[in-house]
Amino acid sequence: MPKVAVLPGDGIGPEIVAEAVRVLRVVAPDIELTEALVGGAAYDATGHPLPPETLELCKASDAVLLGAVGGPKWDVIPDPNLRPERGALLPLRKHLGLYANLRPAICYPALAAASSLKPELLEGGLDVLVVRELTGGMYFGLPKENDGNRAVDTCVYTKDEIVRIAHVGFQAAQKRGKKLCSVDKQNVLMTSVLWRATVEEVAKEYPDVQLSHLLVDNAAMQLVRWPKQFDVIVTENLFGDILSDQAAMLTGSLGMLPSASLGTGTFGLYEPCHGSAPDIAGKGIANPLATILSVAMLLRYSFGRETEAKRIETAVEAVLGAGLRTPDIAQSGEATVGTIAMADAVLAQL
Ligand SMILES: NC(=O)c1ccc[n+]([C@@H]2O[C@H](COP(=O)([O-])OP(=O)(O)OC[C@H]3O[C@@H](n4cnc5c(N)ncnc54)[C@H](O)[C@@H]3O)[C@@H](O)[C@H]2O)c1
Ligand SMILES: CC(C)[C@H](C(=O)O)[C@@H](O)C(=O)O
Ligand SMILES: [Mg+2]
Repeated sequence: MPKVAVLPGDGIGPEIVAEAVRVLRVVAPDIELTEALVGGAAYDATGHPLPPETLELCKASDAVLLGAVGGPKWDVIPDPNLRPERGALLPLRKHLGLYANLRPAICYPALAAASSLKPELLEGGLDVLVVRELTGGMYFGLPKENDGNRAVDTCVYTKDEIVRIAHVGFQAAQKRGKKLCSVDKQNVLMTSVLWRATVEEVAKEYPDVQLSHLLVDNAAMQLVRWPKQFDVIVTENLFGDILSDQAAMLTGSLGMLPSASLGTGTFGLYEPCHGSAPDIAGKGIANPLATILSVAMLLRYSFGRETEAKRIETAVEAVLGAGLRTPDIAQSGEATVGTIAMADAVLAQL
């Protein structure tokens, strides 16, 4: 029986995951779901944000569905390595070998008004895929220290790490618009010099893909100026984190952006790109669509179940077309629905 580990986490995590689970149960009732603690919730219950049982459950599953971790309550844990982000999320990604993070920024036509872009920049829709390297760079490089007077983070990339994520970027581009933009900071960073040279080398294997390079500051600007110039963007861990939140606002809301974190096999971790949203947690108004769309990615990438994945995406599009809006995607004066009602509407479509 296919198995998925469900890790709701903190803040709005449990609210949105509960709705995504309802969708998953309807679309793929044969998948066995097992819930476990992660993040601040796990720290409170066990003293560690990633209890060994949770990691074991993930390793024994075919995929993981995660909500979000962290929040002000746990930002003050004295040992930074026991905070939810550093103590749970990053080790999960690293231990599970999930180096390729796919973050599709799609602006559904019905949400054009919610996008931060002028309508003329959205004509014909928007579909940009950010491929973010997820287990290297500044997040993991050592030394990493802070003695109260001087703090150090280290950015490290090996050629192998760049080669494998470059292949993911090129192969994604081959299946889409055949354009890959690699984003770096090669005018300053040595890791970026290696990044650019390596991507150029890998490009020789993909003559059908048009490769371009942008420095990250320019890329951030271009993403807002004229996002349709992009098809697939491949970039390192920290730049990908920032650019994907920025790309989210082109789609209407951070609450719309799903993600898949993949390694070499079919195992994957699926989560919305957003965090635990402490400012709206407990209010029942979080947008569940990023997590529901992450379930579609889970079915597609870990189980090869394209039909079910498409069913979910079509249902989401229909619900948006019918005018349902959580507050984050509503225009002023527009009626809004809460988290559960939005998911109810998706289920009704299904
Ligand atoms: N993958 C993760 O678990 C993850 C990702 C990002 C941030 N975080 C953590 O989450 C905490 C809060 O971080 P933050 O506030 O900087 O970022 P955030 O992504 O949680 O929230 C940013 C803004 O977007 C809004 N938002 C986010 N998701 C939404 C949704 N589904 N529906 C409606 N609005 C939504 C929030 O209300 C907030 O105003 C921090 O502890 C951070 O480390 C975790
Ligand atoms: C919470 C944080 C560690 C995480 C990251 O930076 O990767 C988040 O911002 C994300 O985008 O998944
Ligand atoms: Mg982020």
